Amino acid sequence: MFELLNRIHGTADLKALYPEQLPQLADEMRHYLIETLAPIGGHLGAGLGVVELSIALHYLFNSPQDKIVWDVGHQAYPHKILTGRLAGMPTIRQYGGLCGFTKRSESEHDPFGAGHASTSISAAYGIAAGRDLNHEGYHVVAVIGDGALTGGMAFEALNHAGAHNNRLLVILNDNEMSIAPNVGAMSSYLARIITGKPYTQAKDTAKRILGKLPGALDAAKRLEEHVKGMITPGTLFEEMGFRYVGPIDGHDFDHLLPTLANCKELDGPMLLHVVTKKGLGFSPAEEDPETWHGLGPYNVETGIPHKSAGCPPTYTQVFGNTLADMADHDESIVAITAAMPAGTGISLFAKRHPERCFDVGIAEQHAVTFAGGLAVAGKRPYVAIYSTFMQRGYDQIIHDICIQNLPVTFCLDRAGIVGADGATHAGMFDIAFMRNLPNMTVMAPKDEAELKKMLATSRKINGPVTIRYPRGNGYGVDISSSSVLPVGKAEVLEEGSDGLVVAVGSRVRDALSAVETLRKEDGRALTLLNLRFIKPLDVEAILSHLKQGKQLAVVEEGIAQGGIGQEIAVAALKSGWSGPFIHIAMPDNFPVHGTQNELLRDLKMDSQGILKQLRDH
Ligand SMILES: Cc1ncc(C[n+]2csc(CCOP(=O)(O)OP(=O)(O)O)c2C)c(N)n1
Ligand SMILES: CC(=O)[C@@H](O)[C@H](O)COP(=O)(O)O
Ligand SMILES: [Mg+2]
Repeated sequence: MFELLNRIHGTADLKALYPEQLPQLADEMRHYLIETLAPIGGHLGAGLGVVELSIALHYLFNSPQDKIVWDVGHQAYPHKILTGRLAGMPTIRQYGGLCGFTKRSESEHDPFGAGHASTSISAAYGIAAGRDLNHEGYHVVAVIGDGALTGGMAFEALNHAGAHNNRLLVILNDNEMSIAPNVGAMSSYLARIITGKPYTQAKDTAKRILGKLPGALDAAKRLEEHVKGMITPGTLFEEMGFRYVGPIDGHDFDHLLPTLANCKELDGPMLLHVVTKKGLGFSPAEEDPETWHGLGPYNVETGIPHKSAGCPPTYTQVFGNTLADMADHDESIVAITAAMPAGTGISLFAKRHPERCFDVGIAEQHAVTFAGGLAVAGKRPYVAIYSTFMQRGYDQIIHDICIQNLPVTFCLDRAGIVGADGATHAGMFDIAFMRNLPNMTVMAPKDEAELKKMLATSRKINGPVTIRYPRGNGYGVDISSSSVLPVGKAEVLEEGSDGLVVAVGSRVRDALSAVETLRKEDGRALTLLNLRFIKPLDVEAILSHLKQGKQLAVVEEGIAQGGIGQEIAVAALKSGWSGPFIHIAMPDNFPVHGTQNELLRDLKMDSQGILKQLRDH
C-alpha cells in the first residue's frame, strides 16, 4: 500500500524518484498520516495541507546543508517522514517518542526548533545573515502559515530582512486558517490577492507554459524568465523589500516544482505565496479544520474523534461557561483570545457576546496592551491565554498593566505540565513571573468549583489579576456556587501537629491524598493548606501552622526557581523556624513530552511521588 513511502529512509531516496512519481508519494503519505495518527492523535490537519509543499522542498533543496525552518512545527510531520523519521512516526508526541514539533536535538534536518508561532522568519533570516558573514552559499527557507503571520515577530522580521539583500526564501503557506478561521486585515488582504487578478494571471501563466513542457524539472530551467514574470509588483511584500511570487497552488507539483526551482536562482529576500487546504485528503478535516487541527485518537472509518464518556467538565469549559455567565449580568466584561477561541473556552463567550469578544490573532503582546486600553475605557477585560504563550506578553504585563494598576484579569489555561506538546508548551514559569509583579494578585484553584469562585473574586479586585489552572478535566465537584473568596486567605484542608504541607492549585488533590495516606498508614498528622492565593501570600496562616523542628513542604506545579516555595521558605526562616524543608516543584530543566500523568510521575509530583518525598525527608 505504501509502495513509494516505504522506500523513503531519507531525502536521497526522495530525490531518486521521478517527478511523475511525486503525486503518488503524496497520496501515500496522506493515507499514512491519517492511519498512523488515528490511535494516538496529534496535529493532523496542518500536515495534510503541506504534503506536496514538503515533498517539493526536499526534492529541490538539499537539507541539511540547506536549512528549512518550519514555523510552529506542528505541520512538520511530512518533513519528518521525508528526513528519515518514518519509523518513529507512530511514537510522535508520546513518552520517549518523536517530538510533535521540530527539534534541533532530534534531527540535523531541523535547523531551528519551534512550538510557539511566528519565529521562523527571524530565525531563518538570522541563519541567512550568519551564512553570508561566513561566506557560505546554502539556501535558507522559512515556511510560515497565514496564522503565524499575524504575530508581531513575523512583521518585525519582514521589516528587518526586507531592508537588506541576504538571499532568503519565505514561503507563506496560506490556508486561510489559524487554529480557528484566520483573522485580521492581513488575512483579508491575502484573500484579496488570491481572488484578485494577479492570482488568476499567475495561475494561467504557469499552466500555459507548463502545458507545453514534458517534465517539471526541465520546465524549471526554462521558466526562470516566466517566474520572474510572476513577481507581482505593488503587493505589500514588494513594498517591504521582498520579491513577491505567487500565489500558486500548493498542491500542484507542476506549479510548485518549477516555481521553487526558479526561486532558488534568484537573490535577495523573496516571498512565495502558496495556497493550500488544511486537512486535504481527509474529508472530516477538510470540512472542520478547527477540530482536526490537533486532537486525540479518532476513528478513520467514521471520521469521528473518540470521546471519553462521562468525564467531568474541563477547567477550560468551566472557565468559558462562567465568564459568559458573568458577562450576561455585567456589561463591562470583555474577553480577549489570541487565536485560540476553542482552546481557551472563549468560543462560548464569542457566541453569546460577539460584540464584546476579540480574537486578536497570534498576538499575545498586543492582546495584553489592547486589554489595558479597554480597561482605561472602563471595561473589565479577561485575557484568556495559555500559560506558555503568555510568556510573549511579559513586558506588556509589567509596563502596560501592572505599573498602571489596570483591572485586567489574565486567565492562564494549560498552567503546569501539559503533556504531549512537551517543553515548548509547558506552563511552568507563570508562578515565577507573575508573583513578583507589584499590584498583581495571583490565584490557583484546587478544583473547577474554586476556579468559578476565583473568577467571581477577580471581578471584585481593582487591579491586575492572574488565575492559573491546568490542562484537562476537573474532578466533577459541585460547581453551583459563585461565592467570592476572601482575598489573600488560604484554606485549611487537614490539621495536624507533625508538620505543614502548603499546596498550590493543581497539586492540592494529590497532596491531600498523600497527607491522608500518611495519617492512615504512618500515623503522621500533617496540616495541609490549600494556598489559593500565590499573591498576596497568606504568611499569617503559614506561620501559625508551622511547627518548630517539623517538616515544611511546598507543592507547586511550576519551576522551583522563583516558585512560591522559595518565598514560603524565606518567611519560615525569618520567623525563626528551623526544620526539614521540601520543595516539590519542577526542577531546573525542560520537561520531555508524554502524558501529563507520566510526566508528573517522573517528576515525583503525583500523589505517590509526593507521599514518597514527604516520607523520605
Ligand atoms: C505564540 C503562540 N501562540 C499560539 C499558538 C497556538 N497555535 C499553534 S498553531 C496555531 C495556528 C497556526 O496557524 P498557521 O500558521 O496558519 O498554520 P496552519 O495550522 O494553518 O498550517 C496557533 C494559534 C502558538 N503555537 N504560539
Ligand atoms: C500547535 C499548538 O501550539 C497548539 O495546537 C497546541 O498544541 C494546542 O494544545 P491543546 O491541545 O492543549 O489545546
Ligand atoms: Mg493557516
